[in-house]
Amino acid sequence: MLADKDYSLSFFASQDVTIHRALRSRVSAAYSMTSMLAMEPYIQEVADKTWTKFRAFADAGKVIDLGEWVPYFTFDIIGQLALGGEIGFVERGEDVDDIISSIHIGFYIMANMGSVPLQMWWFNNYVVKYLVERFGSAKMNAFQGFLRWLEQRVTERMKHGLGTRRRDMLQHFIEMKGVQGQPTGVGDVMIEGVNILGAGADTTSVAILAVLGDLILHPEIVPRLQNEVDQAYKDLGHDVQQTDIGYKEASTLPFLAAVIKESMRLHPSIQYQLPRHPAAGGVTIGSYQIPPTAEVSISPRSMNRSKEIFGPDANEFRPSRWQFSNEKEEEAVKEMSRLLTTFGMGSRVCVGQNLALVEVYKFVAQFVRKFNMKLADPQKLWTTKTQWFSMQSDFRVQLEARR
Ligand code: HEM
Repeated sequence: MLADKDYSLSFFASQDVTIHRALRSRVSAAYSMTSMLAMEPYIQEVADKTWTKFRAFADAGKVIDLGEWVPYFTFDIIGQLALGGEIGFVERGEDVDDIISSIHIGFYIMANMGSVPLQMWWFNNYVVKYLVERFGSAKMNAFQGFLRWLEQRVTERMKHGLGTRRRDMLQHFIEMKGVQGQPTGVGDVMIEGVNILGAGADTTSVAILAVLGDLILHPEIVPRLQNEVDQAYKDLGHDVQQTDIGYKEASTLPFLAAVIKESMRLHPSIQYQLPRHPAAGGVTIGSYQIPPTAEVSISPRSMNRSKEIFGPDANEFRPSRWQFSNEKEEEAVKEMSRLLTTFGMGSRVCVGQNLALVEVYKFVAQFVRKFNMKLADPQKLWTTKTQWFSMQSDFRVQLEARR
């Protein structure tokens, strides 16, 4: 039986299989596709603001860094759904209160501390905390300010309820129950929101940027993609200035789906190892006996580029590998999809993949409908830095509005 203290953990951090299952199951409805589609208008609000900004940049001929702007979009969406409202990155066109940079500093520290013995002792040590607070940079401490802001927001919502706002993930977290059926506290609700901010914003922006990067590297596919999307707008009677294509419509476009899947295969957002322990009794792989105490892991990047699974051209960008014209090809595509590791696998598979896909499909379809882009420096696409997530930065482009 789980104790109360188990629930103050998040499922993201829990290693015990039973605790993880219990903690994950109480939030899984919030991540379902039904829940995402009900919240789609919140996502569209952020998209609309982004397109207004992009249109102004295009009209002014201004070079922008997509490595900054796409994260503003995905971080604001997490704010909209899980933190009670957007944080204002898109509106202000900046990393508000250094929230994004402070998360990246956290990733850097965690990526490097991951193999240090007694790592949590270092994190929770009062002397270390004092030294960071006293002598650390403003960015290192920015997250503490964000947590105080979030606590205030969550407390307000718990006191005053949803009001006229449509149900969101934050509300779900507030209504979830503790182990004895008791209401959950502010801390439990905050942990769920912070998890999503850490796990769901950068990952999704990496995926969107991966697709945009491939469109730049393979300009020959852009007209085909734009034709498909334009036709979908026409069929649906959408006027580009009035209403935009939704996830349900965008996800039925075969070429768009193939491009997105292929870009996310070649550049999975998480590229470091996904660690596991073998089941009780261990496992035998080939001539190796692996005991249950051993840590085994696989990197989505290496798995996604396996020639055994994806064929001899596994390292090439070829969206057509996801398309099929007969039953045999369809089976082969199903098998590749089953082994695609972009979102992980098994009981720890990404819980947020529905939200991620809604965001990626909407962003890419609406972006190619509205804009053309070219690199500011034709010789340079971006710089990537991998610390568990493989993030692109310095992706400087000039936009041109499609009339
Ligand atoms: C394209 C975007 C995304 C990618 C590529 C991605 C990828 C992953 C991967 C590889 C894992 C580890 C799975 C494993 O160990 O097998 C994971 C776990 C997780 N992801 Fe995502 N993710 C994305 C977006 C999101 C979003 C939008 C959210 C939140 C709304 C989210 C929340 C989580 C959480 C909470 C976990 C931990 C699940 C658990 O331990 O049970 N992710 N994700």
